[in-house]
Amino acid sequence: MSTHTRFRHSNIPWLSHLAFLIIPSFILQDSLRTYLLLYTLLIFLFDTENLLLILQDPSEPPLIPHPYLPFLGHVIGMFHHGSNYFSLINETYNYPIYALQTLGARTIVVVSPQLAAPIQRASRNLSFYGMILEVTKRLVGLDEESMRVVRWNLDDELGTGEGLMNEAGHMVARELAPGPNLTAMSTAQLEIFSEQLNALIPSEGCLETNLMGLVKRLFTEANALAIYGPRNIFRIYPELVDRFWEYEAGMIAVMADVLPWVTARRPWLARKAVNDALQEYVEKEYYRAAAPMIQKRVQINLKHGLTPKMAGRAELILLFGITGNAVPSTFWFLANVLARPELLAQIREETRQAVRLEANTVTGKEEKIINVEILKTKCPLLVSTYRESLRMIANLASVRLVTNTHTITAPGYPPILLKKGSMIQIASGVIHVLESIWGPDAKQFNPHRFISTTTSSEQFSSETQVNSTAEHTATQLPKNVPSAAFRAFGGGSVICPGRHFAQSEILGFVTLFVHMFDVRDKETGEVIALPERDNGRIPLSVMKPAKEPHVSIRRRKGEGDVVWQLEV
Ligand code: HEM
Repeated sequence: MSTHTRFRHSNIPWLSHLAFLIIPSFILQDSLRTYLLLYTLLIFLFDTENLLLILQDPSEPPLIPHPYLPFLGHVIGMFHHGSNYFSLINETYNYPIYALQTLGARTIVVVSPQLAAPIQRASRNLSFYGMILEVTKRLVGLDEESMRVVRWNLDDELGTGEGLMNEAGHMVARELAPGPNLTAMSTAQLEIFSEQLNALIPSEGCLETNLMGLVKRLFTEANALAIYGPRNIFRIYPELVDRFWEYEAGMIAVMADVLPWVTARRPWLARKAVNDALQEYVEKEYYRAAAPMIQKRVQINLKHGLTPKMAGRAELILLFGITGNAVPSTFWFLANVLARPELLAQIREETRQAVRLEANTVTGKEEKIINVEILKTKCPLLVSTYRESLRMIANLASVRLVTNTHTITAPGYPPILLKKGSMIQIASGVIHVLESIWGPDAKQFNPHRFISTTTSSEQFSSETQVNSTAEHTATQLPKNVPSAAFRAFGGGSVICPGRHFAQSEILGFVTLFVHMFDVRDKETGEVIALPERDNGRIPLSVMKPAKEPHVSIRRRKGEGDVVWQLEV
């Protein structure tokens, strides 16, 4: 369609604008004329986004003008509706890719997995770090000097692989890839979970608690001990566990950076307390007793010129990476199982094959040992429920910055032009419930969705080594679902390097929990109700519950004296 035709067919009321422009010239009274001209200008301003739509290159993603508030309308919409905003837009327009105009920039929203695939692929023109660096800086409070170090050769534009981000990123990916260091971290983590849960409730006792709060505490303490070592900040200052999560709950307000010490005082003080302890952790070299990944990370940061204070703060990012998504993911996985008695019974039954009975040679007591490798390879319902839980709650918008104008191509689509300076968001929350991809029950929780007799290996091939001889196997993706459609761990050039660790710890924890305990709603004594998702909040990447269930937890009958262990 030519620009002229688009002008004529646009939603802009050209005739009335023209009339309003001409009428003032017939009016003699100066003040009324000025008033009418201003009025016309103002009215016209409301059509600027429609005008931008007309002036677009036809191969650009179509701009969706805000119906009544240009430049600000979509920003307000995102804040007001949180992660639900893209779903609301999608319900009206159902475009595979579109653009929203915001104050200083244009946001391109991708809701087609076929288009997400070429966008998330590594490219010199599409930068991940260019987009998140400012967020990272505000998240942990890095100073300008450190940011200069961080920005140097950020996207390996020199092609030398040098620079802090390249070196640290590759090292973390290597340490978290399957191998002896990952096994050591997972072994430590699972041993700590066993100790924590064995000590949680005496055989005849009952623990009344907030389920999310419990998962937060157990994971934060266990992750910190397994990865950051015996001198981690939460061991030395146990009160920091609550402060860490207090910051997490209020970090958006701190990152808005409008006098945060006044407007977001509690989370701002909480971050200060955590950062001070992390600074001490680096200054006193407590990291030397941590897992090799942390030792190397701190040393790389110091080597590139970060001060101990800033190297401490940099660890706050990784703490979020390690616990920020794993905690809510574990909570939802647990809640999905506990709220469905039939599924709970099936999972207990299926995972019994991973439990081995042994008498402890020292105490003579009976021990039950759960092998996590067996959970991963021989318990398809467990693995499928885990992945389905992630599908339902992972809402990350994978971001990229267009650093040079770039054209993408994908089967079934004409070439799409992405203009320099645009920000891209791949809307996982929308993609995860597309009926065209996942089938008519896309919005429902189906714990069997990831069970198949065949396997697809595209995206997470090394995450689970499925047993191909079993009748049913857990599959990475249901049949005909493209790999870029399951986005819980991101994808392409930025895929979560911690996904192997996360799978072991979460499958192990949930299996141990359901074998050891019976969980009831604290008020009613009945099966817990599955909470609603809090769609109004913008999450790190995983949705939070609108209300955190309060539960009473008891040892299962006949299991009171048994000591449980988890092994890799
Ligand atoms: C179920 C739990 C988890 C989920 C859903 C998850 C999800 C993600 C996602 C979506 C990203 C990509 C971010 C983006 O594209 O913006 C990411 C990055 C990352 N994750 Fe995870 N993650 C989980 C657990 C973990 C764990 C346990 C660790 C560490 C042990 C970890 C370490 C990291 C790191 C270091 C990055 C940054 C990668 C980079 O900058 O290239 N994650 N995670």
